[in-house]
Amino acid sequence: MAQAAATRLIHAAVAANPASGSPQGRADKLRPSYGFEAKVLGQTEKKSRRGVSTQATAGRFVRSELQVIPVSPEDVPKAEEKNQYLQGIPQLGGTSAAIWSKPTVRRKTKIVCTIGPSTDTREMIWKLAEAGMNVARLNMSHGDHASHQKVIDLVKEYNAQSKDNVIAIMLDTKGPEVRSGDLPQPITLAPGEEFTFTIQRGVGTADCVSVNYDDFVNDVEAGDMLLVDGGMMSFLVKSKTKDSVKCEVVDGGELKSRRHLNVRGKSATLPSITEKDWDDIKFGVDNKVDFYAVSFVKDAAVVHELKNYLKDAGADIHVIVKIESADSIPNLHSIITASDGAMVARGDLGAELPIEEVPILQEEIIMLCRSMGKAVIVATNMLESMIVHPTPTRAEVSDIAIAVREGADAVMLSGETAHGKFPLKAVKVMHTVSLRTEATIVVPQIPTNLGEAFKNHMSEMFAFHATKMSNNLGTSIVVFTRTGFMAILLSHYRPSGTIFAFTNEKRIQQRLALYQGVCPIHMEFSADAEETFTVALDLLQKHGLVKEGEQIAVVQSGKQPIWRSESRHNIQLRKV
Ligand SMILES: Nc1ncnc2c1ncn2[C@@H]1O[C@H](COP(=O)(O)OP(=O)(O)OP(=O)(O)O)[C@@H](O)[C@H]1O
Ligand SMILES: CC(=O)C(=O)O
Repeated sequence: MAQAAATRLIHAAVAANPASGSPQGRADKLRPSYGFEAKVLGQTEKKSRRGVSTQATAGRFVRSELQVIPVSPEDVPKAEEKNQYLQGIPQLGGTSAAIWSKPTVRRKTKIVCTIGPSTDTREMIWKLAEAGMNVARLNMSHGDHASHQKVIDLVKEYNAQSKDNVIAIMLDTKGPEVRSGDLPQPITLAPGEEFTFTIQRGVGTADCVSVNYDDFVNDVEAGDMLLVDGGMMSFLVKSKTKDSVKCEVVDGGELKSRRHLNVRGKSATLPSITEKDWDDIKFGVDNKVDFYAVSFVKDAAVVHELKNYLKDAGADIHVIVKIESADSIPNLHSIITASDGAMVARGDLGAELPIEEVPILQEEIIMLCRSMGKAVIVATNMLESMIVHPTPTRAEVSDIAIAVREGADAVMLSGETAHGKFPLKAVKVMHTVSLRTEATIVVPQIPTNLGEAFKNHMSEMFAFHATKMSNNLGTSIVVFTRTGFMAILLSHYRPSGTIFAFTNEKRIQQRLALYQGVCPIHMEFSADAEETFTVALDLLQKHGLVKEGEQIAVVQSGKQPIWRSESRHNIQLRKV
């Protein structure tokens, strides 16, 4: 019955407004009138108005009242109306013809690979890079500085010798993770059994284990649900003393050493950046990494603190906030505003919040980032089964396709490449699925309020019109950028063609590796702009990226354009 009502709702929305047949249109129609933090945290509509959803109303997130359309005989559309509507739906065959007439040759969605024991060798870094890795992620929850240093050096060595490919380095902080302690051997627990977590150090018996966080006892209450490894096991809190929490096993299994603990619906009252994180951040500064992925960010203050630290240290490192904490949801808008991008860290997000909220939040966070001109990464479990199997499940393939269609800049592999059996196959699957999905997106959706993020900015205007022009003419875009700004701006508009971003800064080239649709290329800029342009085109031709006779759109804008003519902003159409 509920399904029938929902189907009717979609049908009515599409029939009433053909434009609403687009994913964004459908989402706008179907989105309930209250903010998603209200859905997630059970807050009232009134309260949600003060939160993120309303702050984001500048364009994309304007809420319309959800109309419940009763399923009744009078409500059934007339036959010819129905036929008219059905004729409007493109046939499958027709779509594929359009898809293949202009295949996408370069993958636009970037791939982040976590480097671990399966991939931390020279041979594997090279193979991953050739298979399609764009960003190497170092998870500081594991390994030590020596092992991460080895990976950083290998990636830099790869970049130094590669002619046409570059890998960015992302350092992911451990954050205030709550973990169980060491056990002499795994404990098998069955539903209904009693088990205790204690803040006493060094306990590891058959019915009790230590927790590495002293306020654990203060943060949990009887009735809370405690999840191990994002839900692989779960425990209901029955009672607590001053140093222990007594639980009943709900979902049993094997409890191993140092497992990740979350309390459903609650964030630990710990600072987002711990002492260990500051040490790791300094390690990142010393090694000039490209991005920090900051774990368990709860508010914008921590992002400002990190940015100030980086400014004082003279470090040009971009900050990606990991959205994985229940407390971050009401502050999403300000957190993302303060950052350079966000990661939908679905592992912890789906443990702290009800799991069914994850896809909804994923779509909302992607939309929010895209409308605010920030990078966005979708992470965790994307090809989980490939940790042990050589082929993915169909659901995993669909998951990647959804992230690509929603417009993520990048999709991420975790255990698949860190400790999986088939790291290269996993990258290849991600590459193929992204490429195939991208080929079906004829004209990508531009968030309606993207312009708001850069109000009155001339470069914004040029990015918008260059995108329109290159989409209409079916060309790639060439941009010369010293800071990366213009290439990133263009990427947010998701032009159909590749953005060939030439930069004279190696660091900028590496950073641009994360951005959707950007092919970053390093070259020295000559004092003569025409010469720079000619060398750039030769390079593209030499690598088979453009063909003789092909048209390309050249965009020049930003503060330090290569053509220093009176008119600093222009879009040109040139023939190769
Ligand atoms: N640098 C590393 N050294 C050793 N093992 C690693 C490293 N990076 C990742 N791993 C292994 O790969 C697994 C998956 O990596 P991922 O980045 O998803 O870790 P995670 O999310 O912290 O997972 P967990 O909570 O299980 O630690 C980790 O649990 C760990 O076993
Ligand atoms: C990536 C990560 O930290 C998570 O999904 O929780």
